[in-house]
Order: sequence, then C-alpha cells, then structure tokens
Amino acid sequence: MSVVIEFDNVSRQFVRRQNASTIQERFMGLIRGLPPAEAFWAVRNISFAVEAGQSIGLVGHNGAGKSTILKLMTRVLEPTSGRVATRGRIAALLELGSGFHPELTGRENVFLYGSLMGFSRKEMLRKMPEIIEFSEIGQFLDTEVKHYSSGMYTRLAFAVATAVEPDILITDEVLAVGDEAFQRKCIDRIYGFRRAGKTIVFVSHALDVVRSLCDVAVWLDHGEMKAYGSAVEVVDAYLVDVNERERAEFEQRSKEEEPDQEWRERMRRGTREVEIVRVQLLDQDGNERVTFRTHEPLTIRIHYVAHEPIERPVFGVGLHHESGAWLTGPNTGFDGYVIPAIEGAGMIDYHIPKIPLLGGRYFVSVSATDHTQLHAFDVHDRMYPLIIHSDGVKQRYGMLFTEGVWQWHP
Ligand SMILES: Nc1ncnc2c1ncn2[C@@H]1O[C@H](COP(=O)(O)OP(=O)(O)OP(=O)(O)O)[C@@H](O)[C@H]1O
Repeated sequence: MSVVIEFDNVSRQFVRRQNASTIQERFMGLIRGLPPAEAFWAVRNISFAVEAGQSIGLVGHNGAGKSTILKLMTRVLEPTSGRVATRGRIAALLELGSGFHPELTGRENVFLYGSLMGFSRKEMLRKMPEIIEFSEIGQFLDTEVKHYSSGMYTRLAFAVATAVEPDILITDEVLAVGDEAFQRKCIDRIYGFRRAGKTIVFVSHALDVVRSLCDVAVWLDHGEMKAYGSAVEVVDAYLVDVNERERAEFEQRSKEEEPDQEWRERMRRGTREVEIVRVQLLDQDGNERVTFRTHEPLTIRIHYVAHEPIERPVFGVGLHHESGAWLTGPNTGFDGYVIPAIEGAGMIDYHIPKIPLLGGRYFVSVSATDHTQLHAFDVHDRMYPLIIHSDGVKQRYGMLFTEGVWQWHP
C-alpha cells in the first residue's frame, strides 16, 4: 500500500491578538508593557500517515486543531515546522466561504473549480447534468453564489467536489449543513467513494459516522495528538473523555444552581398526606449520581414522610425520555409488593439491576398514591434528570437496549 498523506512532526503556530477593545485599554496595555499579541500552537508535533484507500477521521473538541490539519493537508496553510506530503488529486470541502468565488454564478464556479482540478470545459460540461441533479440547485445555477443560502452553497460544493473524481476527498462538517435528506445523500456518496477505494479524510462531530466510515482516527486535544489508531477505539476513548467532562460539568452546575422552587411546584401534584421529601439516584456503591452507563445498576431511593397513618400505600417510579416519551412506570401495586402501613419518615428503593437505556437524557418521576392508585398523595413529574452514556455498547439507535439474540435459518 502506498502512503498518500503524510504528516511528519508537523506544528503550526498562530498569533492571537490581545482583546483590547477601547483606546484606553490599548494605551494601558502599552504603558504596562503587555504584549500586543501572543503566539500559540494551533497544532503541535503531529505525525501520521494515511494509505491509499484508507478513511481517516479527525475528532476533538472545538478549537482542537482539526480544521488547521485539513488546511495544512490542502496547502491553504504551510506548517511552521515539520513536513506535510500528499499524493494524488485532492478535492476538499472546507468550511463555507472557501472554494467558490462569490461574484461568479454557480455554473461559472463549476467550470472554474473543474479547471483548477485539471478538467477541460468540455469535460465539465459532460459532468454538469450530474452536478445539477445531485445539488438540486435547479434554476439557481445561473445566480451568483453570493446570493445562495448556506444549504445551497454546500449542496453545489459537495456535488462538484465529488464529481471531479478526486483520489482524496476531504470533508469538514458538511453534514452539519442542509436538510436530513441531503445529508443522507452526502453520506451515501461518501460511502460510495469508500467502496471505490478512494482515500477519505473526514472531520465531524457525528461520531457514529466517524466510527462506521473511518478505518483510523486521530483525536486532537488542544492541538496535540491524544490518540491515533483504529477509528472504533479512538472514538470510544474520545467519547469516554467527552462524557466525563460533561458529567463533571453537569454535576458542578447542579450543585451551583439553586433549585427553582416555582418550577418544582408546577411539576408536583397531590394532597401531601404522604410527602416525598427527597429522591436519590444511587450507584452500586451507594453514591448519588446523575450520570450512569447503559447496563449499570441503578437504585431510585424515595424518602418520604407520612403525616398520618396510611394503609397499603403505593409507591411508583417513571422513566421518561427528554423528548417526552414515557418509557416505563412500575409501581409497588402492579408488582404485588404490599406495604402494610406507613407513618412518619421512611424510604423505599426501586432497584434496577441493569439500566436498559441507551445514551441520552432522561427524567425520573416518583409517586406516592393510595392503594387504588386513584388518589395522589405526592407525584413528582419528571423532576429528576438522568443522563445515560453508552460507551462501548454496540447498539446505538433509539432509547432501549434489547437483549435479543439473532438466529439465522438459511
Ligand atoms: N488564522 C488563524 N489565526 C489565529 N488563530 C487561528 C487561526 N485559525 C485557527 N486559529 C486558532 O487555532 C486553534 C485551532 O483551530 P481549528 O479551527 O483548527 O480547530 P477545530 O478543531 O477545527 O475547531 P472546530 O471544531 O470548532 O471547527 C483555535 O484556537 C483557533 O482559534
């Protein structure tokens, strides 16, 4: 196999201007001797090699350096140090605004792009019907592209870039623009390229696509290469990191934010002879958490106070997806778990040995009712957030993890 893209210890420096917005600030900066600009490394010591026919994904947080790597690949930028080598015809779909000339019409831009890629006008004329069909640009083909919407622009750019038969296709977040049907079309075409043995460089926050489309991936973190290897492993490692950061952020925020009393009262109903005073989501070690993983054990603990003796109360829990779908609503009544009578403070646990939910945001409800389940003492409707992560879980569509078994009968 021949190497078609090679980064050899590549670094690129930029200069970040200080944000002195007023003349006074700038003046103060001068007399205090502050530097007017600060150099920083957008990417640093990056080395990897892509072989012909391989697909490589670049993942990382915003500002990690992904676009800089693509610009180095396409020679829009030169490295400050190190060496970038590429072999073959490259078609790049970089961010909006690059590529097309705003004053030219769509048709003129198609010819211009073609000639830059080494195609004659006649050859581009032959490709034109397919470009028009794929881009769905219709009558706007003869309009200047500065009047295009971002969706139209991307559709035409994608159609042209993929029509010129590149050896290497580089795409940067194209899937974020345009409607779902068009995104599907783009993905299908990218998969077609892959089947045709072309090399693909793919930057996206759509990690599922990176995982299934790419052979290898690079994880960039503040300009440095944190991991490089099989796409599945790199994406999973990156996801664990993203999830961990998200969880820490969420838990910090929950601690800082005063619960909105008004909102709580709106989500609550019942006559309060039995009052639910606290609800905890506990992990297997008894720690209170908001974030759990698919298949982890979860205990929902309801602390209550019965202000008078209540016979045969029924306690229940509900799980809801953030979209509003009510996924399940077990209670002690349905399960035949009889609590003879309560009075004063106590607690009841609902234990789920393996959470059957896939990654997403969910809400927990809890309830205390009388034995007929018609009279509500205290119902907390979707008051408790539950975040599920599915790192390492193979199923990823929908909300539920099904423990089904496949059997083939040829
Ligand atoms: N021309 C430039 N001048 C100065 N700084 C720049 C320039 N281009 C990029 N940067 C900075 O370099 C860093 C890396 O940016 P880059 O666009 O490569 O990140 P990214 O991973 O593509 O981010 P995103 O996912 O948000 O597109 C950022 O801090 C960015 O602000």
